[in-house]
Amino acid sequence: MSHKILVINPGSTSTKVAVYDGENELYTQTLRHSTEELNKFQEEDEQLNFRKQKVIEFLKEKSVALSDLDIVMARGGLSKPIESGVYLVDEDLLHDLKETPRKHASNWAAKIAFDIAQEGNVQACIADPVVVDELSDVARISGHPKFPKVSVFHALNQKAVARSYAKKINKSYDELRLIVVHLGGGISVGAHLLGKVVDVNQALDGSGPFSPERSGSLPVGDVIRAAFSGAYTQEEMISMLVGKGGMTAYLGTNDAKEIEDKAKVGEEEELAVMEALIYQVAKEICSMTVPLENKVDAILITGGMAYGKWLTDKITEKVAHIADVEIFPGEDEMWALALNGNRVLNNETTPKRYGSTEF
Ligand SMILES: Nc1ncnc2c1ncn2[C@@H]1O[C@H](COP(=O)(O)OP(=O)(O)OP(=O)(O)O)[C@@H](O)[C@H]1O
Ligand SMILES: CCCC(=O)O
Repeated sequence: MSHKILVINPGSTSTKVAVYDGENELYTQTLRHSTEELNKFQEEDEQLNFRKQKVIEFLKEKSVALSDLDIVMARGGLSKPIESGVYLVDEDLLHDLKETPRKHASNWAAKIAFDIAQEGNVQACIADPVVVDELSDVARISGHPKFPKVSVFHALNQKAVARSYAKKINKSYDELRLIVVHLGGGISVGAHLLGKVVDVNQALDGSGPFSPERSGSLPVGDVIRAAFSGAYTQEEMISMLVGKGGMTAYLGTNDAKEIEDKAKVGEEEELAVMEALIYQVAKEICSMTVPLENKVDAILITGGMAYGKWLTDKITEKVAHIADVEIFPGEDEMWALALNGNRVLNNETTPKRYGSTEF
């Protein structure tokens, strides 16, 4: 039976939107928003409405009526920690996404989906948001009870890639021990133990390798001293962690492809930063053998930077002694969301209620 699924995935500079018929993509587009366009908005709601309008225009262009839709699927944002799965977008979820102190474009996705779904008189859901939390108890203990480790990572893409790999080797995701590495604007390295991500770096503003635009783990004492020095506002300090950290801080660009191209031909600054990134990613991968008790079936590398063969070869050289390394370039978040929407429509899963999730 045919199911029309609208998928919405807002990022910092774009809104990805697609219409699927079941698992088959009918239309897809990355609606790019220039910095000037986005800087016009003073209030969060203004930007949200602007992006919603863009999605509605996309549907009109493709002659998809809201009444044609069977479900709207959105990328989840930085709500409270929840277990993996599909969640109905409801007032509780929308409330938390509006109030969250951690800013991220994915926080708008559920509201855009909810408004469009209401007009089409269908359900809106999110799946495997960035706050999926399956950490083991031991991984939560950070070193200070005031600052426990939290799970913020590319859960949707990591799980989709892990499941694709499992399918490819005719196994179930729940029987594998995998290290999944997402190399995107942010970098996350997760230990997937029998279907659960029991440890992962906090990929937004917490820990792990630096990335094209994030600083990853920093010497925290020095960061505190800088924060209280009077030289920086809170916003400036946060932007050093997310947005203007990592490669952007060292080289003034978040374009890892451009940096890799220069590193490959031996340009010194780019090579030094790339080598440090490779070193940090490889160290993080090695550290994830501990939660997997040294039994690793495979290491899977994904995300936009995984298109860079020079980079993935260098990482592979450093970790190939642990397990086979497989590369899944790019991300399949749109397809993963459509797949989850299709499972709901086929009654293979029932969306959970966010408010009833205990943590
Ligand atoms: N062919 C390529 N070779 C090397 N790097 C690439 C290539 N294509 C894209 N990248 C790099 O991948 C990075 C972006 O990755 P991706 O698209 O996964 O990030 P994002 O979706 O913006 O953020 P995130 O993945 O954290 O949600 C950029 O730094 C970009 O330069
Ligand atoms: C923090 C994980 C999500 C992202 O980088 O976009």
